[in-house]
Amino acid sequence: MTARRHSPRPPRRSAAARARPTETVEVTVDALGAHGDGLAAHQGRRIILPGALPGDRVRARIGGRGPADARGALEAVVTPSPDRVPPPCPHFGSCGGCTLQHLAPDALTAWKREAIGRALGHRGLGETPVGPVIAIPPGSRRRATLGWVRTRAGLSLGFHGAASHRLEDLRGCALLAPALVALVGADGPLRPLLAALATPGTRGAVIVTETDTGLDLTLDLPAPPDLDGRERLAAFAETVDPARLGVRIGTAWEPVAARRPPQVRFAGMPVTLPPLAFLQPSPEGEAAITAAILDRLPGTATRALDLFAGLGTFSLPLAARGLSVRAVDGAGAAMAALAAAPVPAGGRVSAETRDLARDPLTAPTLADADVVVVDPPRAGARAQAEALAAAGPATVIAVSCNPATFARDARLLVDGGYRLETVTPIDQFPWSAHVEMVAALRRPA
Ligand SMILES: C[S@@+](CC[C@H](N)C(=O)[O-])C[C@H]1O[C@@H](n2cnc3c(N)ncnc32)[C@H](O)[C@@H]1O
Repeated sequence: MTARRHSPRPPRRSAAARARPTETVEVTVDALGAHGDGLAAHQGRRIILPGALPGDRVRARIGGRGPADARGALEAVVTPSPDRVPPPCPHFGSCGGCTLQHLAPDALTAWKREAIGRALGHRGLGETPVGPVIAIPPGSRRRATLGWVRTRAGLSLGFHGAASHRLEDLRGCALLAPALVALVGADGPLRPLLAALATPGTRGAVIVTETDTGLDLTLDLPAPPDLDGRERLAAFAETVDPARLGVRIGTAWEPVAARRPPQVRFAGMPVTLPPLAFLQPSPEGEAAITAAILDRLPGTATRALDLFAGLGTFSLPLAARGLSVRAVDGAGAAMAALAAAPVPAGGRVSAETRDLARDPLTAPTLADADVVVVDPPRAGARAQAEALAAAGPATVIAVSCNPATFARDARLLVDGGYRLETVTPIDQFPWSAHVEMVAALRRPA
């Protein structure tokens, strides 16, 4: 019997050992990626460099496993981009709230405009005109979700660090409206409250909206407050006087203090916010989007569908133009709030709760309208766009906060016979990679 000879097998190497060793390289950044990270080419690979800007010559540590894109860590800016500016906020770099404060404002808005053009180009709609960016100033953000962590050393309250679970303890914030900074900043009354309510080792969130009648505040707590905690919450409500204060434990929300209905006005009509309702992040952004929609309204329109309507942000201004509006949204509480709101004289609004992803509106409902406004979440409105492509009315006005899904859904409508008109970008997310856009799609007569 001959012994089988085995060629010696190389020892198994761990995934980490199989990865390329990290190395320090010097590269020139040539673009910003969709999330606002610098992009550079190195030995046939795309290197993703958070914090780097187009035009920067940088030294970076890179690793990775092969020809695919590699994420690198910026070590030094050797020669800065002409568009590099000093970031205005001391938290820049460690706070995930703003990732592009070091890019000159004009360069940032130009990049957002180009990003919309690129997304359209990917869908064969690159000829579409993209108008100038309407820039909403910082310091106007009326709605925010912040995290808190209680350790033995004390309480941290702020936004999560860029691409990490670490919490940046905010002492101030250039993005938030003054009333929110006063609440959550270094000397804000929320810190002592949370420090007293939370035991070391716990964490949670704060969801705050500045409404027209005061702050609407929800505290995400790990456990129901005890008697002492409830007394502290009541004392906080007395002193700070929010319109409403609630706590959420898991998914259960309960009111602690309801001092006034938290309300916002659309076309002058007050709507009472349900807890944790969606609201456009700034009043200025909301006004710019509403104006862009009304500018695109056909003069002859009398019947509108407002899909993904939220609290009626656009339904009520459309009604104020004398239209009869059918508002549809998946959030039942938002639809109930809109149904309970007064309607401008001369208009009509009905509100319907419906999941437009599973059960989009179809013919003949779509064809009965003169205009459809559609403002979906970031994932877009694929199913509804398919239905509109098949049976939509003469005008669809699309609002979106995601160029990629906007372009995908616009393509569906264009394939259904619509023509995509000029896109208006609205930058209501200063210092971030996000941008909002509005455009009309019309069926040629
Ligand atoms: C970007 S917000 C726009 C809300 C409103 N147009 C505004 O400007 O305030 C998107 C809205 O889509 C709703 N929504 C999300 N998924 C949905 C679905 N599958 N069906 C219907 N509505 C949905 C949300 O409740 C939210 O109100």
